[in-house]
Amino acid sequence: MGFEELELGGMGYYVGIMVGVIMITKWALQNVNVWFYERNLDKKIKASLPPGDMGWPFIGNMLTFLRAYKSTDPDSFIGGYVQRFGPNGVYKSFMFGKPSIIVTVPEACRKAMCDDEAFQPGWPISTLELIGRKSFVSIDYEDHKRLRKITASPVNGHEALSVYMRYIEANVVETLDKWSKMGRIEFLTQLRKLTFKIIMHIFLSTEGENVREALEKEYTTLNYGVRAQAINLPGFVFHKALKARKNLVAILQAIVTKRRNIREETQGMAKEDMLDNLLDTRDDHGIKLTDEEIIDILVMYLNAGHESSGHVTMWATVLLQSHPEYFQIAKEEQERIVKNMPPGQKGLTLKEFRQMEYLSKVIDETMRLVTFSLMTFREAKKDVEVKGYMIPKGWKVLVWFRSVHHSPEVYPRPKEFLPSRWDDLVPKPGTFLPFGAGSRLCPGNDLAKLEIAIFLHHFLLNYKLERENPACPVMYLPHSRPKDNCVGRIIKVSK
Ligand code: HEM
Repeated sequence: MGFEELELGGMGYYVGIMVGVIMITKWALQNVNVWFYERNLDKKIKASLPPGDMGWPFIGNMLTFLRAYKSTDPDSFIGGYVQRFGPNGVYKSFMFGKPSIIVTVPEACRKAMCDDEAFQPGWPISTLELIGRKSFVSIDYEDHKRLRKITASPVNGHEALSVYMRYIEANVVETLDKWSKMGRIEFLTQLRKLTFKIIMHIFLSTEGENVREALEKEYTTLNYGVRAQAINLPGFVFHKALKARKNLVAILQAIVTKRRNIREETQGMAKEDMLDNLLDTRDDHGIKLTDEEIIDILVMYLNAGHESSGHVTMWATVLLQSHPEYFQIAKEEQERIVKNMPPGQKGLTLKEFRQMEYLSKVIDETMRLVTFSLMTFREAKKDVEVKGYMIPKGWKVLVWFRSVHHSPEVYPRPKEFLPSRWDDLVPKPGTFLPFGAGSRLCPGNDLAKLEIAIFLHHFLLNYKLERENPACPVMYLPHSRPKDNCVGRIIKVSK
């Protein structure tokens, strides 16, 4: 054996040791979360935890999640769990700084959304700080029930919708005409302005354009932070979002103070909008809501009420425009509806809205395919069994709507836009959750569908969208949107 061989043999020995050390360190690090969060669990619960992995200390599985959702294949994140741990749809993980169970199948999602005895909202601290600790994301069960009762029917009730319809339609008609004269626009940005105007009308009807624009600008920044890592350091998205919240609260506080004073000076004045409702509300003991409570409810409703509708309207328009055969069917339906309207009737009513059967399928299919809220957060209030596995008390549950909506077992050819799949489809419980389910079901679901339908009605009859970059890549966080916010032109078509 020569000198070099001896040296090489020695090096190989050290490399072997180093590889061994790295492997053991990696294994140990990957088990830190498991050891830390499972060590105090009851033996039986520990043995019945679902399969999965809890990633690295502190960050858990966040890097894998972010890598997938910032790539062109977001579904590779859940795909990874399915590949490694099977298709059971219940997986152990560590997300947003907490031990979490991801549920991806209808039965488990439904249980987490509908069983209020076992589950409560479990949003990350970043969301609580941005949307507000007195908003629906963190108040207790009884307060939530009371405030929902006060706010839901003025938003979604039949009577309210028939009143809002006129405002929505007038604004849609005016706005589409304006856009067609503007040339190149960011379609999504403009739609968000339109849906924000509508939700402002319902909540803060008396505020002018300047206030609206100031609020809308802050919301754009706030939203980027809602599903970001809660790192409050200059330059980070969450830090900017916190600043936006501070500005929003300051603007809303000024509005609430002014309105409270006006209502106190003019007792008995009729209620104009939701803010008046909130100011007059008293609980069972006659106590009014505090400014902080009112402001957090406003922050939440104004946000939830425009982002989602704006995005879904954009996707429905884009998907129709890129499927001329469905565009034509939808357009013909709207032409028939207009033709059958009683002579002299100006504008749509709920009767015409209910006749939009094909359009309703287009909207449902858009919401399924796009899944605006890719998932939501719950927390186990007690040790609870789901699909044969145990979820320990205090652990988060991530209800992965996107996986349910993209499951080939539930929706054959799930990645395709097929409005006709809804022809004979009555979704089984837990299989169609665009608006969630249970006591937290979206209180703006009917309003949202109405807004989207009115927009599409006028768009289909009179306009087309020409995108500048039809193949523009899609961003999936915080919500699916084309990277360029759908730059293009709205073009009036001659009849
Ligand atoms: C297409 C449009 C919309 C979509 C896809 C959507 C989706 C959702 C989903 C999935 C939830 C349930 C979240 C959970 O359970 O954790 C929710 C809740 C909520 N949505 Fe919507 N939404 C839309 C429009 C609206 C509108 C127009 C409003 C306001 C008028 C609104 C206000 C709310 C509020 C306040 C909640 C919280 C409800 C609670 O915790 O009780 N949403 N939405």
